[in-house]
Amino acid sequence: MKLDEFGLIRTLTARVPVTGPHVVLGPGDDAAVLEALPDERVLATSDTMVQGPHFLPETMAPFDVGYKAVAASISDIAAMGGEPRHVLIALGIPSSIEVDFMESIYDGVGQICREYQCTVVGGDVVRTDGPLFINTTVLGATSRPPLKRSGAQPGNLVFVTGYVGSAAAGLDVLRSSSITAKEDAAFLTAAHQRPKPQVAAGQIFSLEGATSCDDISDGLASELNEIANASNVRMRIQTQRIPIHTAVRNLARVRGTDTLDYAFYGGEDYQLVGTASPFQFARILARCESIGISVQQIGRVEAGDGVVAEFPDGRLDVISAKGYNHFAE
Ligand SMILES: Nc1ncnc2c1ncn2[C@@H]1O[C@H](COP(=O)(O)OP(=O)(O)O)[C@@H](O)[C@H]1O
Ligand SMILES: Cc1ncc(C[n+]2csc(CCOP(=O)(O)OP(=O)(O)O)c2C)c(N)n1
Ligand SMILES: [Mg+2]
Repeated sequence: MKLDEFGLIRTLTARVPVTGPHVVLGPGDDAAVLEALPDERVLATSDTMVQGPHFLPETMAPFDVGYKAVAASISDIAAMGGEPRHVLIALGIPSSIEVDFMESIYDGVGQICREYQCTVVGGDVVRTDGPLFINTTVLGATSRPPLKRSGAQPGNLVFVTGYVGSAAAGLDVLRSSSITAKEDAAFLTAAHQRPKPQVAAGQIFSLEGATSCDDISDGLASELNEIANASNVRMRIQTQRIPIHTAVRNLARVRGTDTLDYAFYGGEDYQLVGTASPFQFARILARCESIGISVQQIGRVEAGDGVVAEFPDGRLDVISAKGYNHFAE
């Protein structure tokens, strides 16, 4: 690394939006100064991506690392039904890394910030003797009641946005030499490298009174169990309703793996899973469809606990919270 800490900060912040709505003072002082609006509540979330567990040179270009790190935190704001606004980024950089590598990471940060109208208002840079890491804090706001994991009620419907399982299938494609059609590989690797947080969907869910919501970072099984536990209910999922892209089905066939494993246990889809009464769900569906967001009912909420999958042949199976877990054996 040829630049010193301050030179690097100048170079990086020049590549991303640093001024925008609600920013009184951006990077450069001891703290950013942000406007707080009287009828709003602030949402705050933080995530870290480390080279090794989260990305490898063969799975993610530096641009993707920056893009996905911010996407993961924007997704948490989406899951609360809020509007993401401000981003703080802490970097741990090994001394072997070159400046242009960090610039590419920041080009990815800049791209997603522009796509979601977010501003980078601060951060931190340290040298590390361990692997590269990037920590992202995203601040958002909402004037509506936030969507929690704890409001699901028996009689509610369970639904997800988009497709699930694509990002994990993309990781398989990137890490192995499976034979995949070019279009399938392109779709799956994009799902892994450039997830699109469902901010508009989350806002519609909260506007239309969804009773719970979570974003899918650790896999559908893990997130459904989180909602079931927090709400003291059982989720009954009809497996044939789960939206799984043909590219995932094709890959599972070639690899002899189970398509449903990608959806339940894969993670990193950054789609939303939520619950609502049938009446509210009809309104959510209509609003989402009118702006081109796909939402699919995958099951219903019952009295009880845990998550149960119902297969097309009528077989039932308990779906445990097994998903991506950093400290699992
Ligand atoms: N080191 C920590 N200190 C305080 N709270 C934490 C810490 N790590 C995680 N949490 C909180 O625990 C909850 C669950 O974390 P996590 O599983 O990472 O959520 P998510 O999948 O939404 O990122 C979150 O509310 C998060 O803010
Ligand atoms: C090289 C590599 N191995 C494994 C994975 C899979 N993976 C890493 S983290 C993760 C889950 C999400 O990350 P986490 O830090 O648990 O995010 P959070 O739930 O806190 O949002 C998954 C599925 C990956 N993306 N890259
Ligand atoms: Mg987290």
